[in-house]
Amino acid sequence: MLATPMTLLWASVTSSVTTILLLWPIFERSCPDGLRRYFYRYTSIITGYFNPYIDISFSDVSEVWFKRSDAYLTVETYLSDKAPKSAKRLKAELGKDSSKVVLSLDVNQRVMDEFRGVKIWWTSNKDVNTSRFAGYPDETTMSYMLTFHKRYRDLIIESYLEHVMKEGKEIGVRNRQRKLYTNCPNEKLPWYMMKRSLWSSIFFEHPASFERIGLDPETKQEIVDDLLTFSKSKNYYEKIGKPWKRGYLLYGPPGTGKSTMIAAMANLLEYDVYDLELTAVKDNTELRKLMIETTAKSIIVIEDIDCSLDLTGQRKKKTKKSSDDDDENGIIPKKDSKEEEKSNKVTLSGLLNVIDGLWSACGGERLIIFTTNYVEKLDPALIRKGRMDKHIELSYCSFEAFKVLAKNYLDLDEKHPMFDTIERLMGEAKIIPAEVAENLMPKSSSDDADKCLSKLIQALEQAKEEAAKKKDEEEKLKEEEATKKKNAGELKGLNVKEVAQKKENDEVKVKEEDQAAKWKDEDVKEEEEDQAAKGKDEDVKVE
Ligand SMILES: Nc1ncnc2c1ncn2[C@@H]1O[C@H](COP(=O)(O)OP(=O)(O)OP(=O)(O)O)[C@@H](O)[C@H]1O
Ligand SMILES: [Mg+2]
Repeated sequence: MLATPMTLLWASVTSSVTTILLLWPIFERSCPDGLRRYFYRYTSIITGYFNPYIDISFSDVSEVWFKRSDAYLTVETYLSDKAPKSAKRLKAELGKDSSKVVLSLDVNQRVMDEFRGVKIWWTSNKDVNTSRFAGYPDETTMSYMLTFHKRYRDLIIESYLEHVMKEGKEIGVRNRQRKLYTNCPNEKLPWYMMKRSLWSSIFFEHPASFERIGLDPETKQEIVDDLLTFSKSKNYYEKIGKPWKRGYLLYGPPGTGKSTMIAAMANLLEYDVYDLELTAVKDNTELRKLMIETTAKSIIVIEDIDCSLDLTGQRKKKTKKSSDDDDENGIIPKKDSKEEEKSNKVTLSGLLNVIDGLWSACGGERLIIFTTNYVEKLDPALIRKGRMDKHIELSYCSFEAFKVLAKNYLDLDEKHPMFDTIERLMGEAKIIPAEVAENLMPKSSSDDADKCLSKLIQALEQAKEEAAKKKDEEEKLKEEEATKKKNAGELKGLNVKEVAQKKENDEVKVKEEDQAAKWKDEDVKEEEEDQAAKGKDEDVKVE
């Protein structure tokens, strides 16, 4: 049989490949390092010339020690959504901020993705670099390799990469376990932690929800609508040129559900909570740093804002003189310079700046919430619309709010016979939701709905009595004050001479009264003595 040119070509290719495979280990071992590097470089250039595919590598090595690169982690999160659907070998880990098992691509595995009809491949690689120092372990780096046809270079670089980063971050936020952060004073941290985050955190696991909050249904619905509209308004805020943030002021007496509502808000929107303790913040600069470190999709809370700082004073930092002036006006207590230095340096203007100034724009999608028991104490600049966009008053328990709590605490769906009495009493007495909740909560297995409602009725009656007593006392006090004022007014109406005359008259009157009393005493005494003498004479006569 005659050999065709095709078979001849095939035979020569096979023999060349076999020869290369046989000689390769000898080349690897005997070739000097420099020459080998040259060889690799030029062969990759030559093969790259013919290879129509482009690779982009995402290594886990970052600029910061012990920290994996953000791009690598974002790709990993993005692939954790794709890989389980098609990869043959997966790696299971417990997510860093999550209680869920996260699946990712195992080493040397490949997964295909599609973007606008274009196919893209992701491969997971592990590279071991021999350590340059004897005795040190080899360095292992992980990377994801993105491969695509060079025809789609522009599409991948301009659009696909942005899509991966955006979606990866969104998946990360969705899968994360939400956290409750609090700021700790930096100087109290040990030296090796000084440069780390100013916030410390724990997992946020508050069970509050809007369904369980005792509040009038309309008010509740209004707040929920407001929050949901805000969370979907990214484009709208961009259009009107405002940072994507909203301020809420929650005010009302203690125990009316302000803190509970913040937890319900965080759960509704799936946001993290940053509980900012203003008294622990050193100065305005630290406040700004704290704000920069907060992430999007979060609620920044300052509880009891009226107690946190002296925010009722003027915005400017006070000089000695002006502070004296303020002291005279009773606005700010006077401090000596040392004390002033030690004291908190966060000023009202610093706070206004982070809420509403240029610094407020960092992050986006954030709620800033203030709570207070005394709204009237706050500087109007602090709570004006635009800073605190929505003011919510949480007040004493209404009957509608009570019904929500009764359903929540006692599973009372329908009207109970005792509800009428409770409704009447709630119209006559003020009671905070916290107290209602406390009375409705069964304390032992024998506490049924009737018993709990009776306790509540008792509490309401007591509150009513106390309110009546207080009212009486207040009226009495008012009357006394009115009499005092009247007397003072009478005195004021007279001129100096008349006042002197009145005083003299009063004194004369007092003297006359004293004299009259004295005379009366003397008359009585005389009468008694006469009587005694008369008695004695009669005795003598009888004898
Ligand atoms: N409106 C409400 N609905 C349901 N539970 C409530 C409500 N108000 C208060 N509570 C209950 O009372 C307790 C205290 O409420 P919360 O801490 O939210 O009050 P607050 O207004 O923040 O008080 P403070 O002003 O003292 O901080 C909570 O445990 C909560 O269960
Ligand atoms: Mg509170």
